[in-house]
Amino acid sequence: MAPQNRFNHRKYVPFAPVALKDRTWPDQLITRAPRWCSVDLRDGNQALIEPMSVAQKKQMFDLLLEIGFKEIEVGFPSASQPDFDFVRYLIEENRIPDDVTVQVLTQARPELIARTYEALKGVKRAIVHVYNSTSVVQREKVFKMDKAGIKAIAVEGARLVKEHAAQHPETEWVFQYSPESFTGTEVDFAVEVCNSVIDVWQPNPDRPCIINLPATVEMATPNVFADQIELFCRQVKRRDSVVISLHTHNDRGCAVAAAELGVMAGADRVEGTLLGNGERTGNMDIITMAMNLYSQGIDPMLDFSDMDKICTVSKACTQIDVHPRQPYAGDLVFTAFSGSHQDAIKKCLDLYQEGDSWEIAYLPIDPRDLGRTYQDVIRVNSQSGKGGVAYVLQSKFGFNLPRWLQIDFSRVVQKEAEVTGQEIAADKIWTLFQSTYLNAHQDVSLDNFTFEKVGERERFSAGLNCFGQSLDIEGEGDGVVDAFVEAIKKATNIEFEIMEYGEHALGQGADAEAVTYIQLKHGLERYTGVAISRDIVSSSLNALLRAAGQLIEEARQRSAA
Ligand SMILES: CC(=O)SCCNC(=O)CCNC(=O)[C@H](O)C(C)(C)COP(=O)(O)OP(=O)(O)OC[C@H]1O[C@@H](n2cnc3c(N)ncnc32)[C@H](O)[C@@H]1OP(=O)(O)O
Ligand SMILES: CC(C)C(=O)C(=O)O
Repeated sequence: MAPQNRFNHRKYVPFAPVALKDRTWPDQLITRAPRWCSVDLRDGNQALIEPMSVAQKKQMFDLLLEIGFKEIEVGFPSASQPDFDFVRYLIEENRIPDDVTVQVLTQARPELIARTYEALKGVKRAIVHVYNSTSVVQREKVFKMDKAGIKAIAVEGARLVKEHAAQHPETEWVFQYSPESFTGTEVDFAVEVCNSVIDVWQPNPDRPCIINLPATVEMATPNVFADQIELFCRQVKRRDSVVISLHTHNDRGCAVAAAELGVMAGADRVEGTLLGNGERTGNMDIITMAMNLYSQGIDPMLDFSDMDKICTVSKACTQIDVHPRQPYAGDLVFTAFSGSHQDAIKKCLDLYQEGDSWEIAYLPIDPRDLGRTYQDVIRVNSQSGKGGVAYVLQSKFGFNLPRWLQIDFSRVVQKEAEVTGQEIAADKIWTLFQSTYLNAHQDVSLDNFTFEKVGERERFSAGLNCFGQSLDIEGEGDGVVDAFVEAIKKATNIEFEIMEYGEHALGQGADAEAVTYIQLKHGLERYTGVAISRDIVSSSLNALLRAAGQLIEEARQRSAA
């Protein structure tokens, strides 16, 4: 007998291709934002372990207004008292701005439609969204009806929606119909049902209706969805009086891609949620789709500039954490740990000037646009390189390390990262920098020093404290550092030369200090010194002393051995 394979792909049937050979959507470009509709308070809410309380719904609604949504599905008022109460609160407390339209969902069932209109009494403008499933599986297994039966539910629902609306002429009504499970429905049948609904509603260009095509379950690759949308748009009647809306879910992880391709295929409007909260793997994440447009230089017509607040409110309302890798919103999405990424980011940011177009390797958008900073763009662990360490010292502590010192110090940090196996936080990098350079080798110091000009040359003299001994030293050279080097060489009898030298101001203004980086060469060995001082001469001399101190110490140890 053949072995049983528990992981049995044969039980799944491939999605049948859509018959559309002359598709045009692949050549289309998205050049402006679609109409957005947030369904956080409905589809997002119905997917939560604990649905939002009225207080949480208020908080979420206020956030959606701040972001700039003009269409918001606020609930399913016939489904539960909190949803009903929330709709009443919005209307009675006059919480709906004039330029915002609330939307509510109902099944195509008479008692639910009636209750929906009860909830909406007194609203200035509202979208009534009615749906029923049209897919093959729902027809055959859930509703156990033929196509005519399913179409009849839709038509009767549409009729009732229109009839109730007529009883409240004080409200500006917009009607929306969804052939739920559109992705599992034959396109021609979806068109047939929607055209029947359109026949009932009789929209015109001044009073269009909305036909919302949901990928209730994402069943195929996004290009197949785009084919379905293009085909539907070609066949639906009164296209100029119908707003084609999309509502994609993320079962295959492509909800955003499907919505983007669907817009290329002709859709005008997109429904989704913040951070993709929603049934199963979620709804289409509006933040991602909008920010994708933004990154292409298109105004998304939504404002995500306070991303931290959006994440905080969203978490408070949904009790769901934001994944650190969530596009645009996660804590780590602008952070590079790996060395070559850090190197490239640092080089690009060093060249970037305010007003330039954004072309920074590994950073698709400027984190500051979302209210984030550059502070955490680079974080350091054992995967990191010199560029990352240098970036942290530069951005957090103002040290602009020369390349040779970046290489030298990154070895120190790498060793620490490998030993601990952990991230090396900025403060730890600073401590390591201090102990390795700034506070190291202080057994050699100067008491007083003087320089005097001797013709074109400088003469240096000072008292040198060297491992407990006091020496008077002096030397002459072409400049002050040169004269000091000569003085040390004479006093210690050790030969060395300066291989690297760098200096810069730390901070700005009268209080600015100077930092000097020096590397000495003795034989094949290199010795590094870094020092900070109020004046550049002192910082140069001290940096040299730190480096020379190591050399002197090694010489002492050799002669003691
Ligand atoms: C893909 C989506 O997200 S669609 C939205 C789904 N959201 C929700 O369901 C959240 C809120 N819903 C609810 O709280 C409940 O479903 C309620 C209160 C609205 C209704 O509850 P119930 O009356 O118990 O009915 P239930 O939702 O289980 O629906 C099943 C019945 O309605 C019928 N039905 C389901 N959807 C629809 C529809 N859109 N239009 C018409 N009839 C429908 C089913 O065929 C079934 O009929 P049967 O009882 O004769 O077998
Ligand atoms: C009601 C419809 C639009 C829906 O939520 C879905 O199909 O996912």
